[in-house]
Amino acid sequence: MITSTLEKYFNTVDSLENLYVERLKEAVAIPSVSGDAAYRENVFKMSQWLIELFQKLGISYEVVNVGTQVLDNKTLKLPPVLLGTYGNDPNKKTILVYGHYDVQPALIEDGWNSPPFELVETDKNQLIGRGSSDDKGPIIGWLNAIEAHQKAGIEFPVNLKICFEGMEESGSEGLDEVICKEASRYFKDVDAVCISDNYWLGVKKPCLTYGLRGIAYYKVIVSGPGRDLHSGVFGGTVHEPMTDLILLLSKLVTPSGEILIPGINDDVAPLTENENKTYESIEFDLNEYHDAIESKTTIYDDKINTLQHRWRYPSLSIHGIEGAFSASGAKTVLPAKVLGKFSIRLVPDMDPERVNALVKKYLTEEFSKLKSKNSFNVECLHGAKAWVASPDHWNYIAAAKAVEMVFNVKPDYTREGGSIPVTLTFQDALNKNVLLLPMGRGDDGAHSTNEKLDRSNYISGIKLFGAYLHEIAATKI
Ligand SMILES: C[C@H](N)C(=O)N[C@@H](Cc1c[nH]cn1)C(=O)O
Ligand SMILES: [Zn+2]
Ligand SMILES: [Zn+2]
Repeated sequence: MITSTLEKYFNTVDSLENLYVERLKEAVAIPSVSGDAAYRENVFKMSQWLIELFQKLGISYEVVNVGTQVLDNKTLKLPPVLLGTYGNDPNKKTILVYGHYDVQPALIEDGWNSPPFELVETDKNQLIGRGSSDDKGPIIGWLNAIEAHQKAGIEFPVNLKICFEGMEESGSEGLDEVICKEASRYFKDVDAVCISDNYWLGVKKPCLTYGLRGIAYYKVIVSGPGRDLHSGVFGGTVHEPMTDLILLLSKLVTPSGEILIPGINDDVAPLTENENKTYESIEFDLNEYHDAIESKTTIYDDKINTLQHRWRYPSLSIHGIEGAFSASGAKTVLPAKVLGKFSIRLVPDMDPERVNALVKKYLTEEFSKLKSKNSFNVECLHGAKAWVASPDHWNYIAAAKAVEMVFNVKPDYTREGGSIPVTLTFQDALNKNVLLLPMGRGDDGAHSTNEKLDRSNYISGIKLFGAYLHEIAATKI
């Protein structure tokens, strides 16, 4: 039942809608790309933008410096982890919310219909811009929920702890150490954790998510000549790094998704009959899925295989090649050094260390079969295990009630193919339940071109966050 307090909160959120969209627009305009050294100052600018909002809303905070990293041969300062506290009432529960203020790279020439760092609204009320859904809309959503309580004159129902990082899209460097160090101090009173950094399964029905795949991300370098060469003058006489690399990459996975690294599936948790049954009741429309990928190029033509290969089996994706000629035109260069990137999504019970050993052994053997005089190296850039939580916990029950209040429907319970490495760290280091409460839809195009967040999801999401916190407060534990 919606209480008069919540009704007042919902009405206030509605009245502030345009302010919230303007706020998201400001945030999207800061290109806080963590994976590119040239953008690093913008990631810091984004942290400053959030700090100013913390100050405006009366959130007390600590800015945690997490050291440096080497990226593109430059030593760079890592963006800070922002820890915030709103409320400190011993009679209230304490909920920790996590999100990230960095984004994936985006260039208009990738195929965007509008400049990626300008939030534009379409005639279908979709807010298009990099980070709108992943993850600026959701993190600003939590702050908007605080503001709506203040403007409505409603007491905030819980103590809120905030943890926002600026390196999630690049392996969350430095974050695990902060969490482990702060587990008995900053996070001491946390009762449960809530993360909004994923998406509904489809486009109509909200969901609660209790599992994520992990990741192991690799770079493979092949180098030979001391500099790029003329392929007419030298082609046919030298071992070409690009030829070696393409052959190596082609040995990783088949076009139908089978990973070719021996032993890789050995630790995958077997599918039980009970688990298999859980997929039957999930609402999932393959046509909607085709709409989201803007093609019908799915490997499987049925719901169960598609969901299982997204959630509970590993996958290997090849992402790109640095150093390869990629511009238009017919340049006849022979690149001297190329760097291939691929990642493996990990599932229970795969271990990133064991996966690393298998990948390195296999690629080293495959490279030696090439009989090339080039040099070869493979390195894991970051790794994280898969995460699965208990959806029977009161944290999920409160969220399910909140979903019903805002959307008039019971949520689906889903797992997700993407990775949020910190989820497992929170679960293990704080020993608390972790819930994923998505704001955006399955067709938002996170990491892709024309990433969007529907205006209605943004505003309903802010309502959902507030309703969830009120339900948490009403829960007897
Ligand atoms: C699900 C989350 N919003 C996300 O996009 N996570 C990234 C994390 C990552 C790991 N390495 C690089 N990025 C993902 O799943 O790709
Ligand atoms: Zn992402
Ligand atoms: Zn994200």
